Amino acid sequence: GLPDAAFWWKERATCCKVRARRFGSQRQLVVVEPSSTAGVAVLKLKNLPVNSFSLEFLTELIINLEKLENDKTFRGIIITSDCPKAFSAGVDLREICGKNPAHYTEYWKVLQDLWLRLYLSNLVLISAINGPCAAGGCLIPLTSDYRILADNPKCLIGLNETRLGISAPFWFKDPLVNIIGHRASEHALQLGLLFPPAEALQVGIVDKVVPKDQVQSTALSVMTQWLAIPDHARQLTKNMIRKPTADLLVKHRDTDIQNFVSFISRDSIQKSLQMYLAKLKQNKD
Ligand SMILES: CC/C=C\C/C=C\C/C=C\CCC/C=C/C(=O)SCCNC(=O)CCNC(=O)[C@H](O)C(C)(C)COP(=O)(O)OP(=O)(O)OC[C@H]1O[C@@H](n2cnc3c(N)ncnc32)[C@H](O)[C@@H]1OP(=O)(O)O
Repeated sequence: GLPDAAFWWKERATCCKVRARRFGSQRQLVVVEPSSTAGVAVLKLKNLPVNSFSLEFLTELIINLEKLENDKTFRGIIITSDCPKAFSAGVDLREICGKNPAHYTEYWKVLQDLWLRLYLSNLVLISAINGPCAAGGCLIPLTSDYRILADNPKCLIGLNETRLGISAPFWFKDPLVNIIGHRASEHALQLGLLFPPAEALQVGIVDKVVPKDQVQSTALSVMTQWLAIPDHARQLTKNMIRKPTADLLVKHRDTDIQNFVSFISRDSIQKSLQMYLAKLKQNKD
């Protein structure tokens, strides 16, 4: 029969630890701190300058999430950024530009791992989005249980892949559809919309917009409401609601990797990504 997500996760967690040993980095790209509320950890993304998803960062993130998931003292995680410029700029374009198919395969598998780890987490996940959040960066908020965005015009959020000449994979699209609905997703995805805070709230891609200096405290008070519900009841309900969406990725993982690798290896796609990266480097503040 079809292996379930838990089976996949066990196998992939081992790969992650092996990869982490390979990086052997001195830099700490993810910082986990206990919060003032018992049972709640604050996980800070710290891959300067913009928390783009390098393979190393993804690996460290997954290992930290796995540790928290297995530590019975924790019931919830607030995920936020420790980089002043961004919550996350999404996929690190240097990982999907100018590399070989083996690299693209490994990279995509790890991104899928992160999605499954977050989407099927038994913990309450709250995203405290204190900076811009683009494309793959939305993977964290979209798999969280609740999203709080800083009220700042720079804090744009959305799946802008089409603007890079690429398409968001179905497992980015599915949670978006589950959150904001079919028509709004069709619009947002095709146009690659990045929503400023008021519009983000209106379309429902975030649940709350608050001044930047209140993002963390609001996340803690929302967390308290969620933790008032007995874990077992909440977890069963979360799993019931999310399993059909998660099973689609578990079932189609290999095909999705093949599609990604052949798509990203095309010369035309490589050209548009390189142009986008060059444009980013020109448009500096
Ligand atoms: C038919 C289909 C079949 C199959 C489909 C299967 C799969 C689909 C195929 C592909 C799917 C790929 C999915 C990809 C998802 C992504 O996430 S792509 C990345 C999208 N991200 C963005 O568009 C955000 C880009 N960044 C910004 O807009 C800004 O940097 C910022 C708003 C986050 C911050 O702005 P500033 O404060 O002005 O800072 P800078 O712009 O100067 O950035 C600092 C530094 O960082 C570099 N950088 C920024 N983002 C990235 C990135 N994503 N990757 C790599 N590097 C990045 C930027 O160039 C600067 O570098 P330096 O110039 O300082 O060296």
